[in-house]
Amino acid sequence: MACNNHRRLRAFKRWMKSQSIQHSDALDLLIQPQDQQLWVKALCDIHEGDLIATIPKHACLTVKSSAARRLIEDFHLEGYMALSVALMYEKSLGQQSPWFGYLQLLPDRNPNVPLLWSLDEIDELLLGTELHKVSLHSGLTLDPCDVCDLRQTVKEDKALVYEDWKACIMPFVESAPIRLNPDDFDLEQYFAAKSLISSRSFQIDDYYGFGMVPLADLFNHKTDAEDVHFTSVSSHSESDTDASENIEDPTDDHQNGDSLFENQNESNVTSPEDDFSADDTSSSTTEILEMIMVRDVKAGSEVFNTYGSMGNAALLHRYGFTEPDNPYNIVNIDLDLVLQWSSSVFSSRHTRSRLSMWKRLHHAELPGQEIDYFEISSDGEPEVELLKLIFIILLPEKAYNEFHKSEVALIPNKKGIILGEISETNKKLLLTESVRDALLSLADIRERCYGLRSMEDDVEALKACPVTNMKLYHSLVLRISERRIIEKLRAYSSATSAGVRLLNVCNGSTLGKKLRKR
Ligand SMILES: C[S@@+](CC[C@H](N)C(=O)[O-])C[C@H]1O[C@@H](n2cnc3c(N)ncnc32)[C@H](O)[C@@H]1O
Repeated sequence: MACNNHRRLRAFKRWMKSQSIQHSDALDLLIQPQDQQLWVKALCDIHEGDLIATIPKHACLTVKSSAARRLIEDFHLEGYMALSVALMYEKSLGQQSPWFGYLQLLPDRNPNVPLLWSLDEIDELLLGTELHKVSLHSGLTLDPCDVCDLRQTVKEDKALVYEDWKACIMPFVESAPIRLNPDDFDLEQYFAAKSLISSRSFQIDDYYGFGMVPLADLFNHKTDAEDVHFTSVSSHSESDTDASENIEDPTDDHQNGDSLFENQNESNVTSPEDDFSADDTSSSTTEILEMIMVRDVKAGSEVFNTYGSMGNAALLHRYGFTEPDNPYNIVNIDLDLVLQWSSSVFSSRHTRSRLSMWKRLHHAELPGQEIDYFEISSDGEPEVELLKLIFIILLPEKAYNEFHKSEVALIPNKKGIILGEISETNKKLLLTESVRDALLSLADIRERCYGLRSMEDDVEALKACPVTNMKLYHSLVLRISERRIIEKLRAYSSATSAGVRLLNVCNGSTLGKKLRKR
């Protein structure tokens, strides 16, 4: 297998030459012996500003460049579906495809992308994480029978991919004016293509849309510490206005900070001839992608790209891996969980009226923006809207009635707070003792989503995890990174803050004592 992979890599290098894809002699393309993953190494010191590769755009596998373009456009397929068909079509051509030398290097699928996991694996490995959300029905009771609207992100993805295949890909194959082998476009092939596209496709430009970019897709990702940037050197000048329509992705997943190619003015970039001694077989400079170093890299080190600023849930979802210390990790607390907590303390009526007051306030500030979850940042800070909602829920009846009339709420030092004037910068004003207690309760409720295995169990399991079990490894990293944020939320909620007098909003009692339902 290792020997085969080396042969494939050599064939890919020959293919790159045939396509005028060039890279500097300072780069080596290698295969990791442990997992057969490809990576890019610096053979000598490389410096910021060095142009290290050029890729003609026509060498990228896109809908526009594929031989299936007409079929795809005539059938009005767009976005991911269109690119998946282009990829499956080119694969089905075998050696006849102009991309054979590239496709033979790629794995058949990316098995670490959760879209390809079994339902049991999803339930077992992702339980409680942002990729396995279970949100309660918006009803306000706690009866488990009311849990009727389960939203489970990856499972939902799987169902949607199946529906797309049945509704669009199957009819496409059946009605194509040329004979297509249904086996090349079956459900399994479609899932495989989706996993490759999700983890290897990049935005190219308005004309080509997004697609598979040979060579560029061999660079691994490092958050906030990338060595190389991609530049799309100018675009087609014709009025191909239909091009951008084709790249629109119904799930909008592709807009998520992963535009690796910065559109730059041609005059801003170094000419490829400046850096390459190889024969100049490249096409017009208006038609190439350039890879330019953005920092120095020492000989022997890996050269990293960045796929964008994403937390571990997004990285695992799209690319099938996580990072141990990712500063973009977040945990969300669903609105339904807040309502669940409120209903366990107050009557349903109370919760409903406080919720609608918060919504009114929120819509007045940000019209048309619905919130159904609240973000807890990587350092455990809840977003201000969560604090406002909790604050409103906890206002004693008298203060609430006042607030209803004047939109001014009194805090214990008798100063008035205008909630509309509280923002992320001064949100600590809302951190009364009761609000802190409520945050602790919410941390407990969110933590229970992870099931019976404790954080310590997860940490032990990660230590014992075999390096080959990537699904287990990355799901444990995700669980642990999320649970660490919940720990930080607890610390944030427990910390006493100078200048904020503790508020006893509950008429002499604290929320530690369970309140009677009204
Ligand atoms: C665009 S490809 C990068 C090249 C890839 N290593 C290969 O063998 O072709 C993206 C895939 O590489 C792997 N990858 C990239 N960066 C990684 C990282 N920092 N840690 C682990 N895997 C990574 C993941 O499997 C991801 O889906």
